[in-house]
Amino acid sequence: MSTCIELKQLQFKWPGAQLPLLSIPELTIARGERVLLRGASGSGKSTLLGLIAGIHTTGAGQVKVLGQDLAGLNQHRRDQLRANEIGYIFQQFNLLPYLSARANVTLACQFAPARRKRLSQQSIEQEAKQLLTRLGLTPEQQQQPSHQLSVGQQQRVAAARALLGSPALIIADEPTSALDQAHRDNFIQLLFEACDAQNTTLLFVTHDATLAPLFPRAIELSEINQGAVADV
Ligand SMILES: Nc1ncnc2c1ncn2[C@@H]1O[C@H](COP(=O)(O)OP(=O)(O)OP(=O)(O)O)[C@@H](O)[C@H]1O
Repeated sequence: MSTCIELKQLQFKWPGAQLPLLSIPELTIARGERVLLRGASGSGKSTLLGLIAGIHTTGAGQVKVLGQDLAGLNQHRRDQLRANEIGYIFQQFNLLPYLSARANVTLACQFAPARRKRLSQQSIEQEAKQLLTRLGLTPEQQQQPSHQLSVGQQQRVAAARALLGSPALIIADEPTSALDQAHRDNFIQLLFEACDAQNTTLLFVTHDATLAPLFPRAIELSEINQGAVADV
């Protein structure tokens, strides 16, 4: 089975900090896996995601994504890899409020030529429509400015934006923190189905331990990280 993420002897320290926040001897995630990464607030989950997404760079050690060692790529190449191969679902969704739901989704492929190319013969607009429909948004909701949608609907728009153009990896940073349990479980099921349809790897980060049973693999950050203990 090929590898999606491979960390080896990773060390990361924020400027000015005394100790490394992250010190991870090893972590491997295969392509197509659905992994929950759990950790307390402040334990370094978002920082780790930023390292995997090539937003931050490591002090030492290796971060390989889809076989590419990020340390060997300049910032432009890392940005390209992220745009083409990683769909990111943010905690606050980061939608543009006055754009329609569908326009928010299609924007994802604007700066990602490989994602655009992977779309079938249909237009980007058609693909966005299908994805949003699969995620449960009506055609009317798809045309509404995103700020007029409920939190649960906005979250589905953010998921569709991450999924459009079949990136190899979806990184989801606490995307369910604003939802009740029924909506949360339903959203995770929809996300699984969408990832399965595209053979996309899912790395889902949360502080909520009750989500672990929903995932085939759950990792506790404190068990793989020998860095500084969270200040909570
Ligand atoms: N840009 C930054 N500069 C300096 N320190 C930072 C920066 N971003 C985060 N940190 C510090 O790194 C530590 C971990 O933060 P991080 O956001 O990675 O944790 P987290 O596990 O994602 O937390 P939460 O669950 O609350 O979102 C915190 O102590 C935080 O203050």
